[in-house]
Amino acid sequence: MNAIEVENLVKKYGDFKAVRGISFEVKKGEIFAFLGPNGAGKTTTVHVLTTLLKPTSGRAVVAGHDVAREPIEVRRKIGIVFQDPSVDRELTAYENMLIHGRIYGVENLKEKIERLLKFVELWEFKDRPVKFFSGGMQRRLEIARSLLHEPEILFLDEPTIGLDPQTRAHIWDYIRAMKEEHNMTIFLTTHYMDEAEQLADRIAIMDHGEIIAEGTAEELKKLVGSDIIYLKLQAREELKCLKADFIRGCKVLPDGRVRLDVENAAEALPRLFELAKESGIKILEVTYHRPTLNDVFLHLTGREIREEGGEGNVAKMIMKARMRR
Ligand SMILES: Nc1ncnc2c1ncn2[C@@H]1O[C@H](COP(=O)(O)OP(=O)(O)OP(=O)(O)O)[C@@H](O)[C@H]1O
Repeated sequence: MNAIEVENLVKKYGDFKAVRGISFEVKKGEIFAFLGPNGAGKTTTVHVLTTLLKPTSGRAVVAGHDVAREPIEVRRKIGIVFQDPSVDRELTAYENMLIHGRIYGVENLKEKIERLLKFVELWEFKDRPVKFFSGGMQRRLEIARSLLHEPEILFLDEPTIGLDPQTRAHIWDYIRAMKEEHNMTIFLTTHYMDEAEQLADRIAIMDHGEIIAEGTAEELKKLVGSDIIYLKLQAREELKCLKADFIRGCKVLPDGRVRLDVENAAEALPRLFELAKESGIKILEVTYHRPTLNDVFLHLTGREIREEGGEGNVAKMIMKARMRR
């Protein structure tokens, strides 16, 4: 059963097509990530799916309702954590939760607030004004708030942008727990490859308003081709290519190492050690490289996600935070 179905979705700003006819499906209970550099069209897509923007053409059905024709029904069934903080900084964490819960008409509100603030480990800070919270605490509060009305689908736009590695890992734990404990469908956008890889069951790579590849991290990496194993052998005379059915390619490098192309390095390594033993070859050092999602993006576009993401995005976040003060 699908939680989200998108067909030929187009979103234009004036004459500019930010989303150029994308189609995809997200299954119920799945974590689905949109991975792509700044400006790829990820936020625009999230805004259309969460009914904040109207599609120019195409169709999007979210939690069983058409976003253009039944926006109110869609809104009832989804939760959103925006890229830009949207909590009230002058109010306490508890007050922010209370107001949101009342707007949505949440039943057993106080009980739910306590459970959720405990879930994101903010219960002890519930009476502190949000302006004294760190970026990570604010993001955790936003997550707790987005869960108050028990949404079927949660949209997270760059959930860990600008946060330190420890806080990011913490937020990843909450996201995994939401999926595992509540079978929640989670749609997240990110320009961090590790985030997509660590969290998502399936990933759509987006660039210039189009989905250029889609699949599990493993499936996407297979688009690049082989894993690579580098061997340093003991004797110079052993510097020749090894032959076996699991070795797709072999090259002796100028620095004296042997480079092997294999389908799966983890499976090939034990067989390689056996082969070396049988042939009386002594291996001094082994390193291997598995394609990363960055290699996939590079393979598909000739560019790196990092070039336009990473630091730039953090800088953008800091600028926005300063402007709000
Ligand atoms: N309101 C707007 N008016 C005109 N152009 C816009 C508007 N919002 C976004 N764009 C443009 O649409 C394109 C897609 O932007 P979008 O924010 O969806 O990308 P993104 O992948 O989410 O990147 P980011 O992470 O930086 O938000 C960009 O070229 C952006 O400049």
